[in-house]
Amino acid sequence: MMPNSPNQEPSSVECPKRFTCNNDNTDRYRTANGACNNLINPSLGMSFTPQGRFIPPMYSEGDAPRDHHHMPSARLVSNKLFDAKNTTIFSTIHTVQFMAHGQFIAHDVAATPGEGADLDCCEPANSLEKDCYVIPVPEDDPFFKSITCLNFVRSSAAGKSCSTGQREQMNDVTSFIDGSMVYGSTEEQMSKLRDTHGGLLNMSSNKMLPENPNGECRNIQPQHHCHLAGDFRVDEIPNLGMNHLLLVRQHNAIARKLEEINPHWSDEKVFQETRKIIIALVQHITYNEYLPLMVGKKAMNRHRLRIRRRGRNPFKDLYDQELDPRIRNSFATAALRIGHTLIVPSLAYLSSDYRTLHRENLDDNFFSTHMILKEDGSYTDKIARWLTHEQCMKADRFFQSEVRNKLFKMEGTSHDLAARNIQRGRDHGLPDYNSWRQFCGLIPVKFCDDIIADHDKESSDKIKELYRHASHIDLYAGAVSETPKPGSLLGPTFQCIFVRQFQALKNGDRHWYERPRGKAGFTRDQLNSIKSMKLSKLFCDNFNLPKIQPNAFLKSNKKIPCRNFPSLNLDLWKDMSQ
Ligand code: HEM
Ligand SMILES: [Ca+2]
Repeated sequence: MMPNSPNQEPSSVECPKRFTCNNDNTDRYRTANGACNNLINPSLGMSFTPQGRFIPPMYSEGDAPRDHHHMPSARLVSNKLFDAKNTTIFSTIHTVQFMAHGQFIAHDVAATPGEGADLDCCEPANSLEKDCYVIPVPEDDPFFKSITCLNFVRSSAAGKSCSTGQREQMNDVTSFIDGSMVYGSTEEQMSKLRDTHGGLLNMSSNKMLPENPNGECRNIQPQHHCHLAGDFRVDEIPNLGMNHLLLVRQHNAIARKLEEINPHWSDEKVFQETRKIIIALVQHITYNEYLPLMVGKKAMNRHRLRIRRRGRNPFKDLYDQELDPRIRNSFATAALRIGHTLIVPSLAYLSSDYRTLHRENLDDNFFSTHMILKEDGSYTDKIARWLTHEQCMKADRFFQSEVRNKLFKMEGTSHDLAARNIQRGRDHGLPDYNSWRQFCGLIPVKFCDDIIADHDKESSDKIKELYRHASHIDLYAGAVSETPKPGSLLGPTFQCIFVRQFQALKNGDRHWYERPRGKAGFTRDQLNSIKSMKLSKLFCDNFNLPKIQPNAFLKSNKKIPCRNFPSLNLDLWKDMSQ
């Protein structure tokens, strides 16, 4: 079953009716489903509503995928442009955790549903199904020798009650960076994850994620199980499950301390205060440590995305209730998927002196929890060392074969993640690459130029070979192959989409963690303490890593003892009101 198109929803999905918000309930804490964050339009950013768009979609006819005659098959694009050809070039700078955090955040902000998880569109009997949109395999394909078709089912269309006329895709999770992958995107999901005491989240024995009897994983050994988390994709790959585990452990550690210093607080109060701190940490780590590496410090400054420093006035209020906080289609379906080029071909357990104890192929770990659950979870420390010590792949246009040829190989025919990204863009009617360049104020690329703008000679030649017209180029293909801007991993087109999306997620979030106290925020000292936290410190506190580099995303940093990192000062949450 494709994990990112899992739902049993009908293929056209209806939206919730308009409703009014009860401010008393939404001022201090976020709702589970993101409703009432924006008080003018309370459903903006809420789960199970349509994704937004920066520019209108470009479908073929009606709502058929953007597909011109003679458009190259998405698999052909993948073969020509994304094939690493048995080379494995690692980043010299970034750790595996840098890749892993991107996926974790992706699952906080986007989950595009598709019907027909079990529909096999390559089966001739199904070829006329309206949501089928298979990927043709070229005859001389270097990997898929005996098949001519890769299965692909279109994302569900938003129903009439929520669409603007054009076909739109839904987002099943809250758009906000609000830890919804940890806490769920509905009240119902959230309550299933909670213990009813002390503000805790459920865990299984040995501080592991709770069991999910209906989860999407394959159990390799009888003693292993699927995990229950706020997001159904938790078991897709162990690096993701590890990030879930990190935050659930952190939640419970904070909740225990808050309960200890505030014994009069109810379960609900401890839970919500802890959740608020965890969300602040996720926002802080993402904007303070992750984004500067992805987007580049210069662009962060230019677009006012930088976090204000700790000090006398750590607050920053750029909230704009007119700003649409929703996830944009082009961001979820193209720009953030740049992270797929960082995916590593293998996973490892590392000893406390960082020797490799055991290594496994990535493709043997799709939907499997066996590496995480080995010996009742006691090997998670060894995976945490792998995440923070080894490098991810270099940020270039190349995909490792483990995801470009062998994605979800246990499903029979495997899939190609790069081809899926291209096909998904067409399915969603994402306008062509040049339309995006225009939107971003960049000159459109021209095929009469020797080398097309913002590309090197090789990628320029490949693009020209693949597409008949410059106006046909897929956004993903054109933008991933751009030369990155200095200090950034992104070329100008994805950088433009990233900064706009991350501005919306920051300045369009009424509960943004840097907003002044009022009813909603933190005190100055609390905020300063949150801002002193690093992701490395969370790894120190929740896994056995005596040393770690100051920035968990950077390989190049020297490791320092965990005791050198400041701790979150939870005494600042002592409540004198009773
Ligand atoms: C670690 C291994 C990973 C695997 C196996 C994986 C797999 C997938 C798959 C199968 C899809 C759906 C493809 C489609 O049918 O459209 C997807 C979507 C996506 N992926 Fe990944 N991915 C991984 C890592 C990442 C990383 C590192 C990032 C970002 C830094 C990322 C960002 C996204 C985004 C934004 C989507 C779209 C989500 C949605 O709208 O539902 N993924 N991924
Ligand atoms: Ca969210």
